This record gives sequence, C-alpha cells and structure tokens, in this order.
Amino acid sequence: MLPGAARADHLGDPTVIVDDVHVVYRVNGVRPPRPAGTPRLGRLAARRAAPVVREVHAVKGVSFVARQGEAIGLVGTNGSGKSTLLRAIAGLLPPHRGRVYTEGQPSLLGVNAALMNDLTGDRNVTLGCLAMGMTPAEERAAHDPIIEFAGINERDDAAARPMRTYSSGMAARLRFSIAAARTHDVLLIDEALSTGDRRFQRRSRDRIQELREGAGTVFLVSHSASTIAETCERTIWLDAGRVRADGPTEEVLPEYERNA
Ligand SMILES: Nc1ncnc2c1ncn2[C@@H]1O[C@H](COP(=O)(O)OP(=O)(O)OP(=O)(O)O)[C@@H](O)[C@H]1O
Repeated sequence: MLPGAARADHLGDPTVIVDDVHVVYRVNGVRPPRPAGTPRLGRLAARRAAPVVREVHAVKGVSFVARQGEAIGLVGTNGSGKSTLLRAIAGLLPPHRGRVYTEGQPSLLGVNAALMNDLTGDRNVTLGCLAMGMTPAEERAAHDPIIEFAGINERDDAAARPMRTYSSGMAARLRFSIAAARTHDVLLIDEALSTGDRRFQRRSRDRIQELREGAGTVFLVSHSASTIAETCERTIWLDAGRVRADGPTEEVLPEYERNA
C-alpha cells in the first residue's frame, strides 16, 4: 500500500497519487572534468566529439498518497529533489518513470512565479486573478482584499509602484496573496512563505488552514522547521531524491533535524 493511502478520519478522498516517480534532468554539453595535463592535440580531438549529455537523477522512485484536507511539508537538504517533485506534481516536468495522478489542476506557487516586474502591484493582481480564471467582476471584488492581505500598502502606496521596486519579501507576499485568493484543489508552495515577516506568516498559515478546510491539499517546501511545524501535520523527508521518512510532522521533523 502506498504511504498515506490509509484514510485518517478527518481526511477526504485522494487528491494526489505519486506512484514510483523518477525524474531525470538531461543536461546538454557538460563534459566531465578533464584530467590536468591532457595533451593539446587530444583536447582538440575531444572538442570535435559528439556533444555529451549528462543525466541528473533528481527524484528516485517516490510514492505517496495525499488527501483532501492535508497540509504536507516537504523537507530535505539542498538538492534533495523537493522543488523537482513539486514541479512533477504540478505537471511541469514529465516523470521519466512512474505516474502522478491528480484530482483537479494543481497550482504551483513558487518564489519565482511569474509576475511582471515592470507592472505595478495593482496590475499584477488584476492579471494574476484573470490568469487564475476569475471573471472581471470576481477580480474587482477580490482586488483590495488581496492588497490588504499582502500588507504591501502598510507604509506607502506600494501597490501603485512597479514590482521591481519591491523587496523580495513584499513580492513573495503579493504572490502568495494572489494565489491564495482562489480555492485550489491542490496548492503547491515552494519556499514562498519563509520570506514574509511573522505577522504575514501567521496570516498565511490561517489562510492555508482555510484552504484545507475547503477540502484542498497543500504541499509546502520550506527550510524553516517552524513554518513546517506550524503549518503541516504530515511531513515527507526527501534525501538524495528518495523518501527517507513520511509521517506525522512531530515525528519526522525532529528526526530530520537530528540527521540533516
Ligand atoms: N534544470 C535542471 N537541470 C539539471 N539539473 C537540475 C535542474 N534543476 C535541479 N537539478 C538538480 O536536481 C537535483 C534536485 O534539485 P531540486 O532543486 O529539486 O532540489 P531541492 O531539494 O529543491 O533543493 P533546494 O533546497 O536547494 O531548493 C539537484 O541535484 C539539482 O542540481
């Protein structure tokens, strides 16, 4: 049975099934380092050889089931495959092997999610809402609450300024606020919460709780143990592309912190 497949009482139907997923990146034209002192003629001959394709096996046979109402933290050291796994769940990277089944369309909210730097915060809210499928009337109703939730106008009229003038924390808060204005079947959040201040983190935690209660599933990648502990009841620990542990956050997180 896949981890998570047993139903806890307060959880709903499966929203994401990840079944033995492998993700392999292919990197063109990267040669292994040549030993020092290679003769010049040899170097010239090697340059004419066929381009080298190297493979990075980033996710190695990951399996689990996520259910409605779950918030799942993904932890692991740098390069352990967390972002790659989120992108595979979002359908942005095809698995090399295995399958991802999702209920509804997962939405990936990353630190680098595409907002337009030369446009104002206000324009980005409008475009973001319309891109998420809101009608113009829904966007008008959602607009001011989004700006208020992001808290970007607390000191000045920042929403009227281009986003390139925002701090990274302000931009991350606005991205989260836009994405969280809609209900999601599956919301994938990559490090976006860690950049906000304490007050914003509390607001976003509450909003994630509401999204879960609306029968959504939330995945959260973070290097902040407190963010994971406060937001997620279940945690998956990835280690070199494999699941090292999957279970209640209060068991997995201390284990990860002791070993990472
Ligand atoms: N576009 C890419 N092309 C080639 N290799 C990649 C690419 N993106 C990631 N990788 C490699 O895949 C592996 C997993 O990377 P990934 O970004 O998923 O890890 P992560 O756990 O999210 O790391 P971090 O905590 O640093 O964000 C790493 O070895 C990384 O170098």
